[in-house]
Amino acid sequence: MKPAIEVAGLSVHYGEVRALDDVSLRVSPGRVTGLIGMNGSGKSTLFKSIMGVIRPDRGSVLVAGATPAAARRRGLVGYVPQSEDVDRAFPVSVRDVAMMGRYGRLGFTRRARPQDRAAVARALDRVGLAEYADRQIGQLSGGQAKRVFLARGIAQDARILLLDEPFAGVDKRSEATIVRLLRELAAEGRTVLVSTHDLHALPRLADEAVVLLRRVVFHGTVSGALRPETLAPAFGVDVLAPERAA
Ligand SMILES: Nc1ncnc2c1ncn2[C@@H]1O[C@H](COP(=O)(O)OP(=O)(O)OP(=O)(O)O)[C@@H](O)[C@H]1O
Repeated sequence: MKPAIEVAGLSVHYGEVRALDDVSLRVSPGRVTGLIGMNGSGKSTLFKSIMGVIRPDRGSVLVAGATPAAARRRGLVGYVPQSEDVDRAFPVSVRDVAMMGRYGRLGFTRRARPQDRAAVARALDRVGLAEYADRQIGQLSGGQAKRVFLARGIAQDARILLLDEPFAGVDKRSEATIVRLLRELAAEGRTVLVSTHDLHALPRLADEAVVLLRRVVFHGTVSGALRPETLAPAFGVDVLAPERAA
């Protein structure tokens, strides 16, 4: 099957810090792929490269066969950020945030049509937040806020969903809701790439796993990713110091 995301020889530096070094990766549709790696291993940088918001030093990224910027313009990729990346003081309702997923389909007036309202209502229902639609997002818990951003991706009807740490600060019930939903979205044929520190959730969540440490150190089965000989070098203390670019 043609990969939904194709990364080839990707290297990204921030000044002196080498965040990604010669990363090559093919992510398949219809599956949940878990992306694991310690803090600073380059997971967010990989997402930003797939979203086309940072420019690589070397290498290429294709998203549904298009450049990341073109795929984003066409609404093919939905991004669910870490909630720390989101200004929750911004005065918008839960419904407004989910409606942002429809912006690519609205004209410049951004006037929602009945089908947009219906898509937003369905998305909020799927994440279990229908009754919170009129709440300001600042009044939600961290776990609920995550689910609102997931609803935005679902309302967008994106073929490819990238989720950055969806379980951080989330209780077991929200985690179970998110896992079930991601599995449903993959079963619908979507591509779901999820970064997580939660290694315990991985077997329930993912069909396959990628272990990142500036480069791909493993890509295969979840059980293979969780083997001590895979995890030790990727999470070991001796690799905590940020590597300096050559
Ligand atoms: N804007 C930036 N400027 C300078 N260095 C950066 C910037 N963003 C990330 N880095 C560095 O690049 C490396 C990779 O960071 P990245 O955020 O991609 O890692 P991560 O795997 O997502 O980490 P975490 O698990 O903590 O979210 C780290 O060493 C980080 O300090």
